Amino acid sequence: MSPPSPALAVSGVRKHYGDVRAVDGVSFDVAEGEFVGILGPNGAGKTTTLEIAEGLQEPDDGTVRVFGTSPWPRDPALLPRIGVQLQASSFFDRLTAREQVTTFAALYGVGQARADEMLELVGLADKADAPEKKLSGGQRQRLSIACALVHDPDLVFLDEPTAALDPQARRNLWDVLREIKSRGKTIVYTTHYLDEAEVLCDRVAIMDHGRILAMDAPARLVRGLEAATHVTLDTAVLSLQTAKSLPGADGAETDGVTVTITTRTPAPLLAALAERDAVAGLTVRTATLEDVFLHLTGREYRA
Ligand SMILES: Nc1ncnc2c1ncn2[C@@H]1O[C@H](COP(=O)(O)OP(=O)(O)OP(=O)(O)O)[C@@H](O)[C@H]1O
Repeated sequence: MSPPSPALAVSGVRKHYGDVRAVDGVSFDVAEGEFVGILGPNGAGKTTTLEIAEGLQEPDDGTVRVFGTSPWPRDPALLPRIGVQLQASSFFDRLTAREQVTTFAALYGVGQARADEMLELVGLADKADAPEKKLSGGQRQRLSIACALVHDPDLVFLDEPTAALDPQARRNLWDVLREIKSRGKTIVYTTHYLDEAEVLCDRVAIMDHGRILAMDAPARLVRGLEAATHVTLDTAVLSLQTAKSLPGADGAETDGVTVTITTRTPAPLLAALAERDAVAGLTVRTATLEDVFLHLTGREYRA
């Protein structure tokens, strides 16, 4: 049996702006139901890639297929199947939150009940009658997601939906994104936040200078580094001397308050610590996507 065709297939896409190679030969597939993040620093080419996939821009080279169809030139048959939230959302003037979503719903021939359901989904039911201008940044982001979802698209594109939000608003949006995924939608989103993508995405594409440097499940990318794990304990629980002698310990150092043990084989080390009843207050730090970025580019990650 042949594998199901992907929701999105991007192949050899390039886009130049004058001398700037914004997208420089990008290829990836997104399966139906997958949540994929495109990550990278400012100017990496994330938005341009997304806009080409959405059919908002024509690539200089390469092909895109959304559910098997080219999104460029605009295909009216495809539009109901995709939802797009742009980085800079624009709303209709002077409308309340509910009126904004209702207007988008009407454009797609969708009823009021669905518009209200979307406000509920993004946690804005209690702000339904507030003018859009009076919403906070996070609430406005959620409103634009409600508008992008109102016609029940199968594939949702979100460009930095969590940018410029405070930590609590970001967490609230994570719940919204998880809910969208649990409804079986395919999500492709861009973000600067590697930690966020690590917890939300099935797979991430790490972009830099217009190219995808790696694409895989976050855990697999991190595991591929074979980076050391750092186990930290209070010096009152364990001395530096003892720490160095434990099975699995590759090395240890202390700052006077804590002892940090470096290990590439955490299992025997953790077992030895448990045997000594030395696990109280223990913290374990493994590699993250930031370490993957450093490994791929030779640079520290700066969003
Ligand atoms: N319309 C445009 N005209 C000229 N250059 C552009 C245009 N849009 C983007 N660029 C340039 O193309 C490169 C990629 O930009 P793009 O917006 O795709 O990156 P990004 O990863 O989305 O960045 P950010 O995270 O800051 O949004 C950058 O160097 C940018 O300055």
